[in-house]
Amino acid sequence: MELAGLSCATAIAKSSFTSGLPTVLVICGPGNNGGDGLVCARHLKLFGYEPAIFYPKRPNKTLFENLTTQCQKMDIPFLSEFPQAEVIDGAYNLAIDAIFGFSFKGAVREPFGSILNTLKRITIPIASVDIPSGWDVEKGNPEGLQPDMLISLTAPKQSAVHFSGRYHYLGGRFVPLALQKKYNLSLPDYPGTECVHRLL
Ligand SMILES: NC(=O)C1=CN([C@@H]2O[C@H](COP(=O)(O)OP(=O)(O)OC[C@H]3O[C@@H](n4cnc5c(N)ncnc54)[C@H](O)[C@@H]3O)[C@@H](O)[C@H]2O)[C@@H](O)CC1
Ligand SMILES: [K+]
Repeated sequence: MELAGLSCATAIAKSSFTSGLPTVLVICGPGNNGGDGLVCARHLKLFGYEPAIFYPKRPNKTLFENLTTQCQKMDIPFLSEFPQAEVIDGAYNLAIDAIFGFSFKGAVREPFGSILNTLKRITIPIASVDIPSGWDVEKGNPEGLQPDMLISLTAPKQSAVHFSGRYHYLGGRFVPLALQKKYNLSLPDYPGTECVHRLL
């Protein structure tokens, strides 16, 4: 998760969305996708950005509690309410969607339905971690969020063929060769010591 979140922060820093514009809003969901978002926020802060986090459903697990504490100790603010679309547009330069990843299924439950509806109305760019939240892992979701950036983790999921944004990065340079062979993964070479590979 640490490497996944670092990959997301690195890819975002390489995009043009944050050049000279340091404020980002990170929205974290209740599972590991949200954990990636917490790690990403921490690395963005270390890179010199000004992240703020909205984390409405926090699992009662040590890993997530520790990731939250790390962010708090780095003075990353946690918002108590999700702002209106206009407020997000005025206050931030990029929204990071770390709400749901590959375990999302069924009809979206609150508070995430309202959050996704607000995210559909904002005009600042959106970067989605692993899968645009609310998408079916294979089929996508034509009515759902259409982010400007996607950071696929480990390997792009089948739904990534429906991604129509500007940047697509692969992150998570941590897959052992044995695992690549077992699942017949054809992963591109990461350049040098980079933790991300730009696909689009
Ligand atoms: N190999 C791996 O397993 C890796 C996983 N990683 C991250 O982990 C993610 C998958 O994490 P998880 O399996 O924890 O799942 P997710 O983070 O995708 O979401 C699961 C959470 O969402 C909730 N949820 C599911 N459907 C919902 C709905 N319709 N309405 C409201 N809530 C809903 C579940 O109750 C659960 O709390 C990946 O997408 C990726 O971001 C990465 O950290 C890299 C490696
Ligand atoms: K996501």
